[in-house]
Amino acid sequence: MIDPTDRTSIIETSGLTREFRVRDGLRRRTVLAVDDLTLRIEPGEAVGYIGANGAGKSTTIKMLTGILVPTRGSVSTCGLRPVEDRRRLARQVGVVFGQRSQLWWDLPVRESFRILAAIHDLSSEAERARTDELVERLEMAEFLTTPVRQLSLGQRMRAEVAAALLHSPRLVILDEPTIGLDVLSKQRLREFLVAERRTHGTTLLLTTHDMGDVERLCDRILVIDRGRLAYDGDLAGLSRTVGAERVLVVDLAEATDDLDAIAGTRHLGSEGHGLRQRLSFNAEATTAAKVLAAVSEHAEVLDLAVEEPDIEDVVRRIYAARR
Ligand SMILES: Nc1ncnc2c1ncn2[C@@H]1O[C@H](COP(=O)(O)OP(=O)(O)OP(=O)(O)O)[C@@H](O)[C@H]1O
Repeated sequence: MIDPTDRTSIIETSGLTREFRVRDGLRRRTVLAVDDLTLRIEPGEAVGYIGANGAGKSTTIKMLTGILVPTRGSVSTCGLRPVEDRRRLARQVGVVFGQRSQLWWDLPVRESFRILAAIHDLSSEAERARTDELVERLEMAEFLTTPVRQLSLGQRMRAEVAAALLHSPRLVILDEPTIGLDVLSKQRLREFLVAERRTHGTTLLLTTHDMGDVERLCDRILVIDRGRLAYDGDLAGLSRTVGAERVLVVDLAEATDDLDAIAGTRHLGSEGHGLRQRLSFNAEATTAAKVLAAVSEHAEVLDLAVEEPDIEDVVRRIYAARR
């Protein structure tokens, strides 16, 4: 349970480093998965932990939760040493890994909750009150008696989140919580997390590739690049860092070479032999209409869409600025 008077940092790392020895052909080499990471996360913060594939996010989370031993440096989670105090820490942390389940597949959802409540030593009153709260907030009543294996992805994710939060942890770590969910399920889950934080002062740390998660859930963003912290600040600062970039997506009438020389734009990528191309542009310097006009000089445009920057692009730009 959360003690509002406890002001210890929820997460504190200093010089946290994790190396892996990997085989590279006949030779062995060292991969620096997390490199000298120093940060603090305070109670009640909602932090997005973002970076490209292989940047070091999972390795960090594993060290924060005591699954992996650091090579060097120190880490404290909820005031505890994650490896040595792993059992005590489990009472204070809830973890949701989108790809892994902590539910029993053949049992009805409700039974999984009962088992988890027993594991966490919840009194029957606490169990009932908390289960009721989660069932209502996550709209789970209709599938409480359904075996987990029969749930849709959106239902299962809600059940996973409820399972991880049943013991009212101070810190909730979510790894890609909305991946693969439809728009409505994403929205529900985000609303729930916002409410959970507001009501219980829960600290959230989430990895995501979804800009919507960051915008709606996080008031602080950490960007990790090759194991090192590349950005620590709010979303507005992040947008300033990368500029007010938007993306024009055009569907062209015929296969076209990469449109990489359109003034004021950057070519982000092509699909289907250039039938669909993505160009980013600075909204303060030009307009979508001008970019479209320039594209039309090269090819007939059948359809178009304008996107706000996505995280991959934001991360790419931050990385580019550091190299
Ligand atoms: N058990 C391991 N053995 C060897 N190398 C590893 C191991 N775990 C991670 N790595 C390497 O460490 C680096 C960081 O990996 P990590 O999984 O932490 O990245 P990530 O940011 O979580 O990526 P993703 O978004 O793909 O999950 C990568 O180069 C990865 O190959």
